[in-house]
Amino acid sequence: LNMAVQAGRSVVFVTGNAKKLEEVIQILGDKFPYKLVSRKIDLPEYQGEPDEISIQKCKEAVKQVGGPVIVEDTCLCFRALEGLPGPYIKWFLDKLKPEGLYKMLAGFEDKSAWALCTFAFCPGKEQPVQLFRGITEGCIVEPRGPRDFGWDPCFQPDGFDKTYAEMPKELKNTISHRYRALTAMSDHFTQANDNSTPESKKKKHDD
Ligand SMILES: O=P(O)(O)OP(=O)(O)OP(=O)(O)OC[C@H]1O[C@@H](n2cnc3c(O)ncnc32)[C@H](O)[C@@H]1O
Ligand SMILES: [Mg+2]
Repeated sequence: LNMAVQAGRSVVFVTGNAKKLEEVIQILGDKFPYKLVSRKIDLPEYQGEPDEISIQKCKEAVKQVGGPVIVEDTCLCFRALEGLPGPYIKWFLDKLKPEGLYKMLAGFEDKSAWALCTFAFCPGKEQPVQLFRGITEGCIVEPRGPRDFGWDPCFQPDGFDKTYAEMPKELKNTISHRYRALTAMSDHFTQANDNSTPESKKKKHDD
């Protein structure tokens, strides 16, 4: 797999979501060892468990792009609802807006939730898909803050008194589900291509 993405080569990040792309670029900066090229394609919204959805999405992207690709899928999971809406959050948000997401939990004491981000990488057709996940725990609150990105106004990460929407971007981008998943992916590719690998470099960077 390390050979699949050689230094100087580019990987296509396929997404139809401009806000997602913006964050990925802000978070990665020059940390990622490969040139990231974006391609706006609206991939199908698959059903199932998050891992399976990400794998299917990535395989479809490979088919359309014909080379190394990265895709990302984001879930917002309510604990009181056993993890739903999860991968279906896009449709729930679309119809209910952040207010409605908050109201969905009116009958439950437990307002806790987690945001799950899964990046999927595949070097080419018939090649295995590799997943990198990031989770941020929090709770669903009455919407506060700007409305420019999805469910940000109703998600308040644990340890903060601000919703994702109320936070400066730079703060969200150091604690978010997306940041964590990207760190895992970036660490993987950085280490995989470091030939001088002393053991110390291989230690896990869990936070
Ligand atoms: O083309 P893709 O990459 O699939 O983009 P998408 O907008 O369809 O995104 P998803 O399928 O992953 O669905 C996730 C939904 O959650 C929203 N979303 C994703 N990341 C978010 C974040 O960090 N904060 C708020 N909303 C987010 C996003 O706008 C979608 O409505
Ligand atoms: Mg999508």
